[in-house]
Amino acid sequence: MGSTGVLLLNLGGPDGPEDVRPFLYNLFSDPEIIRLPFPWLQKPLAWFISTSRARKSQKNYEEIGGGSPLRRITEEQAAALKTCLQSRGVDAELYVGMRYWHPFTEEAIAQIKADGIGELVVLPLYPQFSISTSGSSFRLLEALWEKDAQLQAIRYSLVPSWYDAPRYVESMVELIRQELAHCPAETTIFFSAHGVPRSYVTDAGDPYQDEIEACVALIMAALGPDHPHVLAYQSRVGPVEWLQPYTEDVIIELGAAGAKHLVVVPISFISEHIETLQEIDIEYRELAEESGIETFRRVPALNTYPGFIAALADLVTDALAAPPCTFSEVNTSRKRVKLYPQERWEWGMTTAAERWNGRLAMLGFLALLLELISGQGPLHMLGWL
Ligand SMILES: C=CC1=C(C)c2cc3[nH]c(cc4nc(cc5[nH]c(cc1n2)c(C)c5CCC(=O)O)C(CCC(=O)O)=C4C)c(C)c3C=C
Ligand SMILES: [Fe+2]
Repeated sequence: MGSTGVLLLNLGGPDGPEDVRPFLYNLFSDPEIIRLPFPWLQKPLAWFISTSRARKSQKNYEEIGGGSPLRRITEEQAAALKTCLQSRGVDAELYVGMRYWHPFTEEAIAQIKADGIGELVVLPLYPQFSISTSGSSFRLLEALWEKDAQLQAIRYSLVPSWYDAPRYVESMVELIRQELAHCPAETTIFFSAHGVPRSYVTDAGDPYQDEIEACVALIMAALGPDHPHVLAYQSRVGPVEWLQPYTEDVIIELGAAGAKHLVVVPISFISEHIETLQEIDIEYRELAEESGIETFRRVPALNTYPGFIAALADLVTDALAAPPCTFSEVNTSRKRVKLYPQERWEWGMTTAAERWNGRLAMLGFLALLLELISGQGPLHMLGWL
């Protein structure tokens, strides 16, 4: 057997303003992010949305220095985890594989092959599983594995989710307590999770909402029952319904009900990035002030918090000691989860139906183009633009 590797998976983010549009294009090209019945439409729609959203996104990134800190923080986490594993007698190479920007997962896999890794732990940096995050990265890896004999020879193990890992929960509790120490006794703990479209949970069986709720319950059980707390979902994109309640609505409602002090806990992120630094710290803070909230504090993301790095090290050592968790096992244990929605539509289709798919896609694409040029149309009305 060759040496041991740990592959950390994350979403990735633009390094500078010029990366924003291509980053968004990669993100919206992913069928696990926008689920369309017609695969033909995916790339034209990704082009259209990334082009029309780029300016607004660039402006948001400008407010946090022009780019995402996600790569730097993830690389710092990798270095800290390597040291922590070494201190436990585990000598492992660390790799970072981003889904939509550099260093891409494909680049990490090429390095893993070049280094002759024989045993690999695949650890997504998302505590809770979602089709749109860990699921999407697993899907990409599975496709790489299917066509590569060298990868198939690696003894790999996936860590699907770890929202209940004891040292992760403990670390969250410690950071929340540190923040509460600066607040009045009647402060509300406001858990803000990244949202997903509601249909992911109701139709596609995404366990994300259950895992978020279980995670919040574990943290609150450790913190004690005395603190009022709420859970809401942020970062909605597009016209469809997402998981409710929405963070912005709950801030307004709490303000109207007379709440004065909030501590926001970003619950689905373990690193600082645009949705903590810009959306919570700038947009939601402004909204809170307008809603009459006097104290608005945020619990920092875990980043390289030592207890959190120890939690990641526990996950790696546990995965190395246990029987491997493979792609097929993740799919079996989550068999209600529809990771490949588009293949459902392709499967068993006749040639005529395929031809109609193509024609409709072309029509849709032309309509999008027309709307982009004219500045008018249904997407403007729905608020996509
Ligand atoms: C449009 C659908 C999206 C879904 C579904 C989604 C799920 C999801 N995302 C994260 C974590 C991150 N998202 C990030 C950026 C980002 N995400 C979307 C859209 C969806 N996310 C967009 C359009 C963007 C770009 C930023 C913007 O324009 O608003 C990032 C990277 C942030 C950075 O610093 O660059 C992370 C991380 C989770 C956890 C999640 C579902 C559980
Ligand atoms: Fe996102």
